[in-house]
Amino acid sequence: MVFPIAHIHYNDEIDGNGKVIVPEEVQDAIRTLIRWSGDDPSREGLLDTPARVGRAWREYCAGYAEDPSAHLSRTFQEVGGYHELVLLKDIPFQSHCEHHMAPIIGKASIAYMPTDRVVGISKLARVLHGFAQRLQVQERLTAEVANCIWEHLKPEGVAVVIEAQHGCMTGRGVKVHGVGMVTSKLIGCFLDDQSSRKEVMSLMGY
Ligand SMILES: Nc1nc2c(ncn2[C@@H]2O[C@H](COP(=O)(O)OP(=O)(O)OP(=O)(O)O)[C@@H](O)[C@H]2O)c(=O)[nH]1
Ligand SMILES: [Zn+2]
Repeated sequence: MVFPIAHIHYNDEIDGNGKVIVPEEVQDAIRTLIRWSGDDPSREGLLDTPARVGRAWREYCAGYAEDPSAHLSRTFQEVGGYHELVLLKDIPFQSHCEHHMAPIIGKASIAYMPTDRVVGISKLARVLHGFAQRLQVQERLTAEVANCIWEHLKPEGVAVVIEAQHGCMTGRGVKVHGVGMVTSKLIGCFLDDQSSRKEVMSLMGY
């Protein structure tokens, strides 16, 4: 099921201003985190922060409220005799790592080799965002996007390459900047056929 406003979960209550009501226990947890970080959650500037953070996490994790495969249910048969690969290149996305809940910021290239049906091109980005807006590791995100397209579009092949930077490696821990992690998942003709693989990788810029 896909909800009209992506960051509003099915069961969320909405206040008079159209904002998601953040449950007290969630706000309490954020107050505890503020205290643990060394600040005072009762000071003026932080009073509304627990509710804001709660709503922000509803948005960051909006993917849990949707089934990304639903974006692939509407397909088109008539494509003017075009039977070559379709590539959506360098789609920006944001996710959060499941280890530190730190931002993962990157771009994804998604390609498929249609059989007789194609999908509206924006839907590939919607599938990506549906899986990205969850707590993730980059490897699983890459595989989930590719497998979803493979299972629901039934193309001859799917290729997904993701390049991203991990906030848990820049803002903390090892603190290395400008390092990109690259992951790829190739299925069908892009895995089996060397010339298809070469073509898609070169169109993606790899
Ligand atoms: N493979 C993979 N690792 C990730 C991803 N996001 C974060 N990590 C890594 O997950 C690991 C968690 O390692 P731990 O040793 O449990 O955590 P930590 O002590 O905070 O590790 P450091 O980041 O090295 O300080 C770290 O090496 C992160 O860099 C991801 O998408 N894929
Ligand atoms: Zn992390």
